[in-house]
Amino acid sequence: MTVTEESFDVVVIGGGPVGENAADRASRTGLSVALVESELVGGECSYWACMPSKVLLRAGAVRALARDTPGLTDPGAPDAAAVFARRDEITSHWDDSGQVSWVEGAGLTLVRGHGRLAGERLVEVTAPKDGPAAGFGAAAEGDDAPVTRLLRARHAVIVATGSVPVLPDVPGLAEAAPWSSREATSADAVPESLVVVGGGVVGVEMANAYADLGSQVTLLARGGLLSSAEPFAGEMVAEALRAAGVDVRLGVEPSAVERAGGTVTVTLSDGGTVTAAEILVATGRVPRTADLDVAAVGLDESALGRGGALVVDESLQVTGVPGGWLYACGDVTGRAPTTHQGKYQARVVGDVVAARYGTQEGDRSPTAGDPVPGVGAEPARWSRYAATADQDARVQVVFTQPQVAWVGPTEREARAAGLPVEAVSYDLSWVAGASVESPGYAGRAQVLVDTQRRVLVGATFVGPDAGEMLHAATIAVVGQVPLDRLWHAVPAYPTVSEVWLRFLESYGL
Ligand SMILES: Cc1cc2nc3c(=O)[nH]c(=O)nc-3n(C[C@H](O)[C@H](O)[C@H](O)COP(=O)(O)OP(=O)(O)OC[C@H]3O[C@@H](n4cnc5c(N)ncnc54)[C@H](O)[C@@H]3O)c2cc1C
Ligand SMILES: NC(=O)c1ccc[n+]([C@@H]2O[C@H](COP(=O)([O-])OP(=O)(O)OC[C@H]3O[C@@H](n4cnc5c(N)ncnc54)[C@H](O)[C@@H]3O)[C@@H](O)[C@H]2O)c1
Repeated sequence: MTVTEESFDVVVIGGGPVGENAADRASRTGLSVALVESELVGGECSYWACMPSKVLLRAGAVRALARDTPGLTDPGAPDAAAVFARRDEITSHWDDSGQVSWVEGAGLTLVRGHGRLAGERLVEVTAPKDGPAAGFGAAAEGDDAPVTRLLRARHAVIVATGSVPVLPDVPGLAEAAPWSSREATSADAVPESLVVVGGGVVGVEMANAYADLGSQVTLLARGGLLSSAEPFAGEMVAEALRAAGVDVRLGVEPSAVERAGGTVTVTLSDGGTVTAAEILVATGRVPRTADLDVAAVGLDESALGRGGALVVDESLQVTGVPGGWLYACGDVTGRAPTTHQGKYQARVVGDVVAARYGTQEGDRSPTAGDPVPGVGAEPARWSRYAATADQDARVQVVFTQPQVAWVGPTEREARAAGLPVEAVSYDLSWVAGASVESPGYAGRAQVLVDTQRRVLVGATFVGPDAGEMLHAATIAVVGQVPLDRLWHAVPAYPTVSEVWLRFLESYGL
């Protein structure tokens, strides 16, 4: 085994969307940054998650739009081969050279291989002797001698290793070799029938996509659908999936699974059975820390958060590590596991590191003068060095038909946090713009008003393209815009955004 040692100002472990952004921001004030990636630069999101899943949903969404528009005829079921071909383009055929060019263009040093924490400010990277991580599996099996590169960070190490899917402990499930989201997003054929386990975001999106593509889908949820959203959102998605032919079964979970020949049989907790050609397990993800050797920096299991998350403060500094040199962002923190929130964290942590240790001017924004918090000190809320929106204004869009989009807490979460909220709900089909879009338009929206401060703290939109309506609400929540000022934000006629006026009128303005 060959061992080499190099020094950088900053080492980032994990080259997904979050690690790339953290590395880029950290380098802005002249710091040298190494970015360690064991698989594909761009991470889960680019190749097996956000991007391919959205492409698999797109043709069905456009078909639904055509069917709902008088004057157009149903274009028919999507051509699955063409949809998969577009998916292959958007994933660059699982080739990361485009993203590698971006990394190099940004002045970062890409280090291929698996990174582990090896001590204070020290990262050990194991990689095949030649070539990229794609050959790493072969090397681990002994085809090639691994090379160990020791990367010494002069200032900081940022962990952005993402998350891995969870396989529930159900008899026969592992032996049945189920699909995870990776297989679901990279498949080349549509199974005749598919049973989806899990009523969360992956479950509903993939049930929708495969039903659109012609599979007979059964969706099993142990509670309702989309339990992290407002209850009416999950109910509307369940209704729409059923209308699209999906067999949605709520309040059940698998108790045994068996694959025999070309058929998977799932025995359910209510005693029933479901058979299908394929099974997709979408029962959540946990932070990827199991193969990071956190014990080497003094973090035992009790120091980790839910599912093994790296626990961070609001500046994304890992708590419990003396010296304040270890940071984390993205799914590995378990705070808000979406790409956009992870990239927001990346901007915060990158700016913290750049400001603490950099030497050059790299920031001309109006908030550049915010005081940099001392190591271990909590930053001021809403300063550029605090990921405040993770707590107060987290956003998510689920790309089903209808889409579900929300910012901030649900009503239940807000009340549990002691906020004095009143929910104002409105049927989107009553807005003039909705009737222009389609006579059968179905949608609902709700805002949460903090009745003491008279500002919005949350909002949920369910309907066609609801995701595109979300950002106005996010700005109102983050900006804590008083209702009396919001009254002057005039929505154009006839857009669906007129619901903003209806919210305020319904509240009594
Ligand atoms: C099916 C699906 C659809 C999704 N759709 C959306 C969506 O539409 N919108 C959205 O916002 N979010 C979506 N998400 C969530 C989103 O994919 C994640 O939140 C996002 O990828 C997190 O980014 P990350 O950089 O933290 O982790 P990842 O994208 O997982 O990247 C981590 C990277 O680190 C590398 N790595 C891990 N350990 C090591 C190590 N020890 N050494 C070196 N490299 C390592 C991995 O190879 C990987 O490249 C979806 C998720 C799934 C599963
Ligand atoms: N559009 C998006 O933003 C998007 C799309 C897909 C995924 N994601 C992210 O990816 C992550 C993973 O998504 P996910 O859907 O796998 O997780 P999730 O946490 O959203 O949902 C998991 C579901 O599985 C159920 N479940 C858990 N254990 C179970 C068991 N043993 N038996 C039966 N059901 C069980 C849960 O009740 C829940 O409904 C999420 O954090 C999500 O935010 C985001």
